[in-house]
Amino acid sequence: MDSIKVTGGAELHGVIPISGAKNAALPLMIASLLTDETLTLANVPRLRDVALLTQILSNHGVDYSVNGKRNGQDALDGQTVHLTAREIVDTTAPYELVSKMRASFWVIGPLVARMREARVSLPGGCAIGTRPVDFFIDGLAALGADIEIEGGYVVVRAPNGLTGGRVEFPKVSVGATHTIMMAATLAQGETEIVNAAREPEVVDLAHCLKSMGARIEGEGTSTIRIQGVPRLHGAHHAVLPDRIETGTYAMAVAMTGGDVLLKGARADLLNAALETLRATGADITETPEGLKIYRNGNGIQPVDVTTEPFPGFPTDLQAQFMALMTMAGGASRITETIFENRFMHVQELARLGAQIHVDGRTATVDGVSELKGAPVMATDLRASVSLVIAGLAAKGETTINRVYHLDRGFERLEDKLSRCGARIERISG
Ligand SMILES: CC(=O)N[C@H]1[C@@H](OP(=O)(O)OP(=O)(O)OC[C@H]2O[C@@H](n3ccc(=O)[nH]c3=O)[C@H](O)[C@@H]2O)O[C@H](CO)[C@@H](O)[C@@H]1O
Ligand SMILES: C=C(OP(=O)(O)O)C(=O)O
Repeated sequence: MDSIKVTGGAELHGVIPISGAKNAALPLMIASLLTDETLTLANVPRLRDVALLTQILSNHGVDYSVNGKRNGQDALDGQTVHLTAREIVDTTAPYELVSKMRASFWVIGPLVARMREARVSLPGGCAIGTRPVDFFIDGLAALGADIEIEGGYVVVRAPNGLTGGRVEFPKVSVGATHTIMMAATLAQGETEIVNAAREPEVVDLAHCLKSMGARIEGEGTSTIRIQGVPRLHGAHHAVLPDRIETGTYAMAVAMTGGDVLLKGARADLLNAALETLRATGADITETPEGLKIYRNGNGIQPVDVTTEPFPGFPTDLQAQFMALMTMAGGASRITETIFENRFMHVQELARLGAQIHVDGRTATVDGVSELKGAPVMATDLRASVSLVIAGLAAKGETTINRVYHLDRGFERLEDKLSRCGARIERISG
């Protein structure tokens, strides 16, 4: 199992290219199941989750090919992939594959919409809470599907096709919004999704579906309306930049000090996080090439944060922000409202000398003047990278074990950081 060794203390200076968003690429790839024509996606990141989803889609009969590397392309440039689901050969998504990644459950929407049946294993994914699938089940039932749970599988049938309906989510869910929106594109009649997720990745998916011929209105607001169409066609779509990767590297620079251009990053995708970072003392400027992050020698100011659905502060940046706050000049309170078990990084940050006290869904972080390197364990994707951020500022050596979590969602992290002066290396084994 690979680990990552970080020797702390170096400032970050240079350019970090921002990859396509994992959380947009995954539903976009799944959308290929909705048509028998080719969906071409540009700016797809090279990630373990993308590779795993490719395997799952192949199992359903999707042909997958990647453009070769062209002259002048950098190893960090996104890849262009072509997905063709000419014929769906299998409507089962098996436990062995779906249990490794939550987003793979979302195939249930397109499969039932196009094939009128699907059998999908209950999902896995990052262990950050119970993560039930009741909104998906209720949503598909509102579109006329019959649903049963059999042997750990959700079995959904709509022998006469799905019909449009009203779906109101009790709580904002990104995955359920993606799934019902995709399913509704091929349903008969109109679907209204109320309390829909407003995340940029939902908007990106809606844009792609529209270029495939879907009729969707209201994406980016809490009410999305979809008029079903009999069929969708192929399209070309570029995945939007990863706002979580952007925020992560911005926090790394705020932690170490330095001056970095996050190339291709878009401020409008993470305004709340950028405002919070500014309040900690980081300078952030928008340029035509991306976002510039700068922190001078002044200390890190403590700032309180509460995670919220978009446009609020994202839960996927909570762990990274906590790492930054461990070295703030005072106490900050971080409240997690999306997932009930997303503080597993706390005990690992404590190994580096962080002072954090958790009470229910709020962590109080008392900033310290120095962290000290230690061996630590990555417990989930964003927790892993919070340990890298802390390690970059800690005195001495930090070894992060179980980095396969990190490889799910960060493309060539050690290359991107070492190009900017970080002393970081992967140890294979
Ligand atoms: C691949 C991907 O895009 N993952 C993101 C997606 O996950 P994901 O789509 O799984 O997260 P959701 O937005 O669905 O989860 C939000 C909340 O709703 C609850 N819930 C969800 C569905 C359901 O049927 N019942 C239910 O109770 C969840 O347990 C959680 O408490 O959005 C999360 C919230 O921004 C992010 O942290 C994840 O990185
Ligand atoms: C929690 C995440 O991913 P997933 O929903 O796939 O577990 C994440 O991207 O931070």
